[in-house]
Amino acid sequence: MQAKVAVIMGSKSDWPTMEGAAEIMDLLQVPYEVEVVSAHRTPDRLMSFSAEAVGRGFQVIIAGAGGAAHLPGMVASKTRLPVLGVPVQSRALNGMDSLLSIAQMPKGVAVGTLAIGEAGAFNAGLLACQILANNDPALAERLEAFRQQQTDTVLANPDPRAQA
Ligand SMILES: Nc1c(C(=O)O)ncn1[C@@H]1O[C@H](COP(=O)(O)O)[C@@H](O)[C@H]1O
Repeated sequence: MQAKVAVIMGSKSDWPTMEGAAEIMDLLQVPYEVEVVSAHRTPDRLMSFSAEAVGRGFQVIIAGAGGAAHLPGMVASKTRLPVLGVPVQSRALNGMDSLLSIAQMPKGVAVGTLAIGEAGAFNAGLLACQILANNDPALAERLEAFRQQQTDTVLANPDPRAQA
């Protein structure tokens, strides 16, 4: 099936964080591709990836990076596709560096910044599904079901001391 979402990241070492985006897209049956692309280490690849993204049929790009996290902003500078940025938790500064690098974009080039780490990656995947669901009624139904199940699970287990 044609991949609608590209999940890119600055390094292989980001995958344990970024696989959360894949997890929710697998659950909601949204096809995606995964690739390491780095503004710093593979700048030419970054440029060709960004320039070709629309032509490859992607509708959303999820970009995860840590530290001096220039990847999401640089991709956004070269494509009109929505870019969801995931700040990967860095060892030195716990991801505050990643967060600020991704969030503080100049006016006129947008990156939607998610939370630091695994929750951010999962929510980037979820948000990509929500964007695509606007034009995909079957996906919209699966999303509603996911949300309902999440709500039901919390309501069915109100005692914080009990095992889920
Ligand atoms: N922030 C970036 C970019 C970029 O923004 O282009 N490329 C790699 N990196 C980040 O460097 C960190 C350490 O990478 P290594 O573990 O490979 O040394 C990773 O979190 C990666 O996202």
